[in-house]
Amino acid sequence: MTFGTRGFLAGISMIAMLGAGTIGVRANDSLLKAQSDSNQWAVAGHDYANTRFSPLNQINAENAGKLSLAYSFSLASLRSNESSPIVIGNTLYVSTSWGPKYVYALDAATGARKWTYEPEIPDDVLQYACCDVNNRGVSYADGKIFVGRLDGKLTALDAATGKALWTAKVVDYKQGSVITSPPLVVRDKVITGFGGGEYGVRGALQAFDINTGKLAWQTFTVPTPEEPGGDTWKGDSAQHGGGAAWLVGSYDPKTDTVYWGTSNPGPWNTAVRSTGNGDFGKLTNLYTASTLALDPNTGKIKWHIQTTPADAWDYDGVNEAVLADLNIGGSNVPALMKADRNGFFFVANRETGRVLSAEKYVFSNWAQKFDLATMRAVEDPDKRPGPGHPAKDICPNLIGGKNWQPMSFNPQTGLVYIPSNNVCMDWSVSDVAYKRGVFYLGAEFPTKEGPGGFLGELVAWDPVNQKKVWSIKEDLPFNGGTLTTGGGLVFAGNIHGDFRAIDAKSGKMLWSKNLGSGIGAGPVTYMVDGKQYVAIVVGRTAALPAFLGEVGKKMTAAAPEGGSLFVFSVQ
Ligand SMILES: O=C(O)c1cc(C(=O)O)c2c(n1)C(=O)C(=O)c1cc(C(=O)O)[nH]c1-2
Repeated sequence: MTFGTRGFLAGISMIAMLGAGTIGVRANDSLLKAQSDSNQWAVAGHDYANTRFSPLNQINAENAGKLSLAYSFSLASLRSNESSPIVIGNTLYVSTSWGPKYVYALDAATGARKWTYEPEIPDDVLQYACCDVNNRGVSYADGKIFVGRLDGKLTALDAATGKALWTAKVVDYKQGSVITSPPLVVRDKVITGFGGGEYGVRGALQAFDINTGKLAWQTFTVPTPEEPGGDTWKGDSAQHGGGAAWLVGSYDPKTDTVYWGTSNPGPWNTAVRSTGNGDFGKLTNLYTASTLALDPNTGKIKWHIQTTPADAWDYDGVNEAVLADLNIGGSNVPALMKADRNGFFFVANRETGRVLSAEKYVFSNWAQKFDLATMRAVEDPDKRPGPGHPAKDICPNLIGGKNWQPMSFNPQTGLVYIPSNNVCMDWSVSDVAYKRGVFYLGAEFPTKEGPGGFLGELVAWDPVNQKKVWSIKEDLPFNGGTLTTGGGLVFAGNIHGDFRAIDAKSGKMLWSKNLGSGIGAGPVTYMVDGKQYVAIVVGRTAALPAFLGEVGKKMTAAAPEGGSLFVFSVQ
């Protein structure tokens, strides 16, 4: 059995290391150093590239059946617990869904508490969080921990003591903008987005000085009428146009580029912001439902890919961009991979913004295919709802082929592990007027079960050949994010609370344990004093089932709410 990972030099680690000086652009030295130590889990997505791949291999396909509990820790916070812990040295930092205890620092080997961060978060944040109160984790750099808060603030804490060092106001949460995802630290800047795609906010990304919390730049994801892209909106609809950057960003130190996705346009009724009849011409509502590449120094947008133009289905483009160098047709391609909510798996050249391939990774019928020449989906006009023409049996439904639950990429198997959904819907639009801080939708969207007798599927996807290699079907949607390791494993939970170790090559289930509440979060792994641990936060989605009718009722019946961290090892 091998314990070390020193020889590991797969493409992903190299992405983190490339920034260490050789190419000329420094990222954040402390964070790069933390990422290059494979015993740690330094970023919510493991690394700047969001791979969720750890080369650790002490726990592997031979001994996974012997996994047992090392410790558990109550987060003392119910509702949707979605946090990916990070581990720096021997300290594990984990956030909760909404407090009152918001962030804990624990001894990563024993679970003993080091400090707790308890800010005053007003109770009314619940009414401004479209999809429940939650937090997907914290970020680290320069001896500080950064947390984006439900009340629209960003706080820096002393990583050693938990003492608050500065707090910056990012956004007024009362417009319907909570912060639910960790920020991205690049050099001296802490970059964050905020939510509100369902409340008609105008989305933005903002960078704050790492030492003072002072605003360094702000980039709106939806232009004014005078700016480039401003003519892609009907009238002055862009001012409530959504495009919220509510999920996580990625970063490539080699080209010094940040990648971030944007949410659906507001409102859901396309007639307000486009032509509403399918022949939307130029009215595509830039830069919503898109992937943006930005300069971290200035926030300037370098390029964009709009995967769902004039979105009519709530197909946010926020899902995480996973960066890896792929061998495509004999060439080493700097790729960006995204399992889009709209059901297409996109592989793009992350330096040029050109889509190289896009195939359906779930059953999807709103578009026949994605045309690489026009960089646009070829839609089925019957599936585009608008005034006077409701649409039926559209797949995927609004939670998407994949939602926020993170996928992972294993450079050893070459596969991506996607927690996918198989749910469809009907859709009809209705009149809607903007009112600050309330839902700005204008649509009905009854849920239907997807074909095939299953509603969720863990899909192992070959991104080069764009095809499914193996899968595990689930009776319900909205299952947990994935972790993959150098031990040849995939770890993932489901909404029943079953936490599994799976053979990364074959899909064979090697170990399963029910943890008492549904799992949405992505697991993480780390090593302390020569022992590898796997950590998972449990606590099923609390409010999302309300969007999903009978399917939602089954989801709430599957497991009670919860809020705990479980940590496993092989004894
Ligand atoms: O447009 C937005 O601002 C926004 C924010 C969030 C969020 O911050 O959690 C979600 C969504 N949209 C969304 O569309 C969605 O399906 C969703 C699911 C969840 C969750 O925590 O389970 N959040 C969100």
